[in-house]
Amino acid sequence: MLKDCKTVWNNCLKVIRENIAEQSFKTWFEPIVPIRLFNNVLTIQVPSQFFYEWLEEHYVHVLRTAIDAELGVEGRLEYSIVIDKGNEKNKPYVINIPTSSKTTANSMVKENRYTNTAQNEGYKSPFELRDLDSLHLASYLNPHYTFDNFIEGDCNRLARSAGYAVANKPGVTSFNPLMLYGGVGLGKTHLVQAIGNHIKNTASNKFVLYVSSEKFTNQFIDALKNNNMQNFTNFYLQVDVLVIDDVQFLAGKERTQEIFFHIFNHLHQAGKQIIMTSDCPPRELKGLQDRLLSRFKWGLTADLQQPDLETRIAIIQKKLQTEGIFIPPMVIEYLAHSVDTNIRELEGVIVSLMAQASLNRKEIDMDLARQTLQNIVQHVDKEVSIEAIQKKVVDHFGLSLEELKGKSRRKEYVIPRQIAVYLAKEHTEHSLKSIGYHFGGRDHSTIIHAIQSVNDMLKTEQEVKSAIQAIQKQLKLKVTK
Ligand SMILES: Nc1ncnc2c1ncn2[C@@H]1O[C@H](COP(=O)(O)OP(=O)(O)OP(=O)(O)O)[C@@H](O)[C@H]1O
Repeated sequence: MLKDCKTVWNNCLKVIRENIAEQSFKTWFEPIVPIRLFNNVLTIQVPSQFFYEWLEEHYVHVLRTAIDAELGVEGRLEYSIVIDKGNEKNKPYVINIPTSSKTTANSMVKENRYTNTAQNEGYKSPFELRDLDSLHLASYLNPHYTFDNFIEGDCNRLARSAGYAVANKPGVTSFNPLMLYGGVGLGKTHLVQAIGNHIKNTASNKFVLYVSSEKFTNQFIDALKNNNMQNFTNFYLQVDVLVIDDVQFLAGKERTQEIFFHIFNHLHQAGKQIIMTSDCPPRELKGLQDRLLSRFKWGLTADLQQPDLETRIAIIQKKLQTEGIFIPPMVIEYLAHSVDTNIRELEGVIVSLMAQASLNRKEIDMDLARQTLQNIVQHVDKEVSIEAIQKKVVDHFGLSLEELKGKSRRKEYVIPRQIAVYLAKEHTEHSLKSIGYHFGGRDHSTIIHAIQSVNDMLKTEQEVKSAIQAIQKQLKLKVTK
């Protein structure tokens, strides 16, 4: 049966969705419209040049994988870029994945798939390229993850420096295995891939293999099903540097743990480097055999923690510099203050912001940043924002925002200012530092003083108490008794 472009693209979207974050999917793939399928070439329409470039920079692998799965390796992707939104005129921008100079998806994936084996030339391998490919054993490193673009801070210093030592002397330091752990989106994959890339670039004779535990498990199950166990094990025993991501995923999978134990022992004894990541420290890994856990502790275990404000600012700056995009410092600080959960979320916000700016042809300023944050960061939605508090306070007292945030020490400004600070502390999750930032850059001792003053006034000044209660009611907040 002949496939139509919509069906093919919908199937591609399924593959893509599984491989990227939900927010990125919404931002970058939902706006795409499939418009043609002819001679195994799928044409998709994208809203702007920037959009196309972003897809090319960031999603070329996943696009290629999806096209491979749907149209086979001969399949091609072509972009049609909308150049005049008003007239809906399209300029067919022909980007043929395998041949475009920039869009090297096909060749890149192939190169990457085979790099490991190619590096082993001269090394007696029992496998041919096609064996690896048909077994789907070879994984690849993402070359974008490097030490250069990994920002160092107190939150990751030990992990980074141990990683760097291992990258320079794989298998030689006592950091074997190197186990990095930490919460979601804090840079574990980035760091271990940076180690892998560094080794690949500096010691090209080493066979570096990056694999997620999930993929390892699936490969193992496939090998069992297809009677390929010998090939599976032999393949892993050839590795010089094994990077295995998210080992918590092995929990409860007894047989996978057994084969991994065997591979681990063999590699370790042969002086090969093992690098692992997990979402918690080894002692808290449930469902893993004790003998594996004790081996995980042989080398060095280091954690990655939530980055502090300065590190978050540096990460945003680096990201923008890489993309060649300018955002006013105030907006950078605002974003770093507002998104303090993890770095992936922070990156998601920046990407959405850039997309919004590009799609709507707007400058990235505070207003756009606020709007974008309101739409995508849940906790901003759940609680009242400092801006909303400030707005209600100035309305209540008949002041301007500048007067509220300004330096004047006149009583008619100071008391409303202190009340607004108090409400921000009571009803938002912002830190004292962050509140200070929203009130004209005041330091945290000034904020503590303001809160203390309001607490004192609440006991004696009925007028202040009534004002606070009225503002709380208007904002539908819990009222202070
Ligand atoms: N210190 C850092 N400097 C620059 N970018 C960072 C840093 N830490 C994390 N990132 C970026 O944040 C994003 C999320 O990081 P990564 O995927 O490595 O997290 P993770 O800890 O492996 O998360 P998960 O547990 O969900 O797999 C990546 O795009 C990564 O490049």
